[in-house]
Amino acid sequence: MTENTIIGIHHLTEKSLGHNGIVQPLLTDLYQITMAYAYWKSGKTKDISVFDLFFRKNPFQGEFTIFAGLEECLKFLKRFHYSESDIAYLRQTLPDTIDDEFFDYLSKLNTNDVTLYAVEEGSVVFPRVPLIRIEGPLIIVQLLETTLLTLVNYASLMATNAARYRMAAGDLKLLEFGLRRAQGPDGGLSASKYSYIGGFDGTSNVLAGKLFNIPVKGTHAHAYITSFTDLTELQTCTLVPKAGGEHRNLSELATNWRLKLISLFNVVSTEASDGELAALISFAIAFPDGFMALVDTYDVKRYPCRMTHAITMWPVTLPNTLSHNEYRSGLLNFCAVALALNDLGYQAIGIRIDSGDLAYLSNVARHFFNEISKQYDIPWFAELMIMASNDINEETILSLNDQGHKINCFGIGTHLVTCQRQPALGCVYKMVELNGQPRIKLSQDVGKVTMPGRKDAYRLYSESGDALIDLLQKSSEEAPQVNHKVLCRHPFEESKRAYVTPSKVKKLLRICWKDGNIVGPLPSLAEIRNKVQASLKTLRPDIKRNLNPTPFKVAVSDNLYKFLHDLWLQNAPIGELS
Ligand SMILES: Nc1ncnc2c1ncn2[C@@H]1O[C@H](COP(=O)(O)OP(=O)(O)OP(=O)(O)O)[C@@H](O)[C@H]1O
Ligand SMILES: O=P(O)(O)OC[C@H]1O[C@H](OP(=O)(O)OP(=O)(O)O)[C@H](O)[C@@H]1O
Ligand SMILES: O=C(O)c1cccnc1
Ligand SMILES: [Mg+2]
Repeated sequence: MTENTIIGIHHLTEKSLGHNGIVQPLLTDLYQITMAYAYWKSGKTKDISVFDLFFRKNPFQGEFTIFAGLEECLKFLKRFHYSESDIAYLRQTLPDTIDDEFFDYLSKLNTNDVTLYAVEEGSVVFPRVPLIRIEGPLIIVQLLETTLLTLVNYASLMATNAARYRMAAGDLKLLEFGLRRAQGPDGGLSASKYSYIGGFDGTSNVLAGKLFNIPVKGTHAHAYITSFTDLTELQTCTLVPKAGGEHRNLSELATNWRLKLISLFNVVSTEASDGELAALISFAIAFPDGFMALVDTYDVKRYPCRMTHAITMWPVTLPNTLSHNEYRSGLLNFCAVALALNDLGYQAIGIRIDSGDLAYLSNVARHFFNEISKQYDIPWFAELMIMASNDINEETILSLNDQGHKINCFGIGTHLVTCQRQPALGCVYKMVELNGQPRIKLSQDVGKVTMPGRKDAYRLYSESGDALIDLLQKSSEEAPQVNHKVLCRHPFEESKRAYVTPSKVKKLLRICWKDGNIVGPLPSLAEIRNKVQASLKTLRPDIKRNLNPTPFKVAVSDNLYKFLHDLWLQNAPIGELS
């Protein structure tokens, strides 16, 4: 038995439950409960259903999606129970005509008779492949719809968005800074969790750090810089050297370094802000081993040319002095404090740039770090981190890559957490079988016709390990075999079919919930995060590219094709011309 299978509902803690106390049976649409009553009233309590949860179109004009949210779904099943106050609320809210016994029935409902199969969390998934197949009494399985969808849709959208940023940023560090801009507190927490799964390295969200064990990271805000106006405001000026010994005056050291740098880089001394220097000194005294500085507070004119020109003009000739209006205050003050810290044996971390032309400014900053590194023989100075923030999105990162930049880390908020490019994933939850009989939902739009029956999904791989195709079959069919040719058909276009001889076959839907328990140990967040990258590696680059990616093929077996089309004909009414 796994840890999860032995925890009783009353012993589930905030952490083991997942982050979300509000995820409970009433977090649903009213129509699920009214349908439950009508099902109950019409004697459908013994009906057994199969539902598929899937989406029809990949988000962000891409051709892949990352499946996430499964752990929260399973934890929801674990604690699914209508409390006394839930029942009291429903009693007062539903019409008076509702039979009283229905409320007794509801109060005893649990998910013990439900079985859930799902794709592994963190896997790459494609349209029409069931991410979750759920079986059990119709009423209860229906009652789960909305909550499961809300748990999967945003989680998967967010993980996919983050994975796309990760692909754009390559090996650079990515930090999620979105809590202040997220869709409310729960949106913020989910964004931190699922952006980590998607490949971010950390978050500024402290509660997310505590709940999910995600690394928490951060710098400081402009307010910290503007809270100082002068060096005389510094109440503490001294710092003990890293190796120990007497306190040294960091303020004096930094001021002296600034004078040296002013002459080295030919800057007009009056342009450097003393308030900013004081702020940086005080921050360095507070965090001598973690000194990171926001450098754009007092440098207001920062473009060497309009940004649009910078894109085509880069690389431009770098200045030898700081007289080009770049960082005459921030970069200078940062370097002065970093050099003073170095005198005491500490190594600064780097800078954050939060405005202006990020490509250009990062190149300028790196240039000066290199110069100082050479001039004073401090190798690590050339490696200082340059973090960029300010309304960054996937396109900005790709454009910065084209231009050439020296950024090591992006801090990303608004566009990441709000999924600005596509604010929702369209997962749906459709009945595919009732009491052993297939169900189909027809639509004018062929893409919206559901795949009837209890199905399994397989991913077929080439010899090199690339994913070739996903194949849906009726569950009653034998699984495709390695090195055996299998006919894969387009679900709706008769002439589109191909033989595939897989070198590896993976059954995508695995049992996750049975007899009231989570089956098997749940993977850790770090394992899910690794899974995302491993799963993405199996996709050909053209499927992952940003512009006009190639669609990944999702096929049906010959058997399922015939089953689907026969059922379609049986269910489609024949019109009459008059
Ligand atoms: N080199 C670049 N290439 C493409 N986009 C960039 C580049 N540098 C910055 N950006 C993006 O351009 C936008 C700049 O925003 P904006 O014009 O508001 O400038 P700003 O520096 O924030 O100005 P202000 O400080 O006056 O608000 C941001 O979204 C930023 O991420
Ligand atoms: O730009 P985002 O991707 O959302 O990243 C987070 C932003 O939040 C912070 O400042 P805030 O935006 O609150 O103020 P500012 O724009 O004045 O810096 C930070 O300086 C970033 O700019
Ligand atoms: O730590 C930071 O630099 C940070 C945190 C939140 C938002 N913007 C920046
Ligand atoms: Mg901002």
